[in-house]
Amino acid sequence: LESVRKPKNYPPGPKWLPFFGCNFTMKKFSKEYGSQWKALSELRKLYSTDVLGLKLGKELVVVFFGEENIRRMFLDKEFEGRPDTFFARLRCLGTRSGITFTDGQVWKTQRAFTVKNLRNVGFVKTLMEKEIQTETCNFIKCITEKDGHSIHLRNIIAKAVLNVLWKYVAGENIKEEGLEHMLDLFNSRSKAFVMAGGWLNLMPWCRYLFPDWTGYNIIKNLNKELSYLIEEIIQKHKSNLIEGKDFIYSYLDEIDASEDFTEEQLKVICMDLIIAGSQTTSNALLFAFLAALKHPDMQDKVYDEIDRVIGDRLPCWSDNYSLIYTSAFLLEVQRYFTIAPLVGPRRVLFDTYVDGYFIPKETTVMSSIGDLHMDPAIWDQPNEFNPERFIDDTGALKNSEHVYTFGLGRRRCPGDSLGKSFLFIAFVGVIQKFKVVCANGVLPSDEPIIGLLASPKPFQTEFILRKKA
Ligand code: HEM
Repeated sequence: LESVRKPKNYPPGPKWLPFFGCNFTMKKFSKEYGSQWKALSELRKLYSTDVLGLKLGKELVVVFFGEENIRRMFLDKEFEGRPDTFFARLRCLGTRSGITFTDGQVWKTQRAFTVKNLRNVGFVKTLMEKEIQTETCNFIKCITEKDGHSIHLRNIIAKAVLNVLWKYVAGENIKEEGLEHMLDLFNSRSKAFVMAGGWLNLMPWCRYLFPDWTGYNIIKNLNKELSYLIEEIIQKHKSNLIEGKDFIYSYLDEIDASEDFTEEQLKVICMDLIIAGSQTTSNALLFAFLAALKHPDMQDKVYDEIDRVIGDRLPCWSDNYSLIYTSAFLLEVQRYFTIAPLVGPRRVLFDTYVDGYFIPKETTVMSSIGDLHMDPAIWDQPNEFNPERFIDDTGALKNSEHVYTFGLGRRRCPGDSLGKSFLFIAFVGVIQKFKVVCANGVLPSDEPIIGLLASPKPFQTEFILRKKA
């Protein structure tokens, strides 16, 4: 009986069943509405609340909606933790280490060191811009070689992003062999999982009976392949076989200097950066090309601006200050196709209240950025794709503070500068040279596939050279 009794003044939500909590309701709604995020949105409407209270298995889970509540999750100290679940440990090679799934002193120390040292090796400086420009040129070469034939962009973009990330972390380009397979694993992982960890968190033992259905095999395989690549590159660093400075060298130096730094931590941080940075960034760029395809008039406007302001030279990040329409277009891409519609999970560090509802210590909290980006209280006609909403009467950018692509506060995305510059430089670089049109005249759908992240349904594109040499 105790397991179905809600704490006093707990946020409204579906009834709880013994042992399962609301898992069956979530399953039913997710099936009906196509994703966990959409299911939560519907439940929010059903219970007319901006704070939705659930129990998934044994775990208390609360979902925040609305800008005020979501800002509280980002900014208030009590929401700074991360849950310690079976799912999280599985992702971190059986440990509680790294940045994404830790909290407290470990998280603070590892995050601060990582951010500082990535910066020291050129991350967020002009060097990073150079890497992105190089990958953009490779991408353009790849398109040119196709000579007008249609292209599946997904793997080309994903490879370019992984190359930049791997360069910072490991000092070299990622190995070609096995890359396609790794990208497939990333995709299956995103489709198979939901933020709260699904059945694996509820009944970890069911991985023995249903290793495929629970998604256990996907995570295990991805971990195996990624950690093999990472172990191999760490060994190469230890034998001084990699030239130049990079993150792994800085970390290995620190292992000698302080006991808070271990090789196991290093491995998980590398995984954190690759897993959190690759699909997010490549999906954002894919959505940008999808939007350009679907709105040829806007694409022409972007091209005219690029042609007028920077002409034929290679774009750089600071061009975003002068390419106002292009920046507004890319902001609208981030609003309309929210890459991470559900942000979190966070662990509540002490009892607290939100909107007058009681949220006990150890509750898991998530925030629905996807709904916030479609909130009619903030956005006029949110279901329309319209870059102009980000431009004021004087021609300057406005409203970008209501776009929460990278979160906010102390757990804000540490890769935001790479994500933003990659999206901007690669998109501008390609549109500067090619008109993006849909292959076979079939316009792809802009309804995303939603798993852990949102990604576009597979689509093919043709690139037509704008100016002949
Ligand atoms: C368009 C691309 C990206 C998007 C949309 C994105 C989104 C986010 C968001 C919303 C968070 C905050 C999670 C929270 O508040 O609980 C986050 C955290 C994180 N991101 Fe990104 N990200 C992107 C690119 C990257 C890149 C390129 C990297 C790596 C270089 C990266 C590494 C991380 C890490 C390690 C965290 C965890 C931070 C922590 O828990 O302290 N992300 N990301």
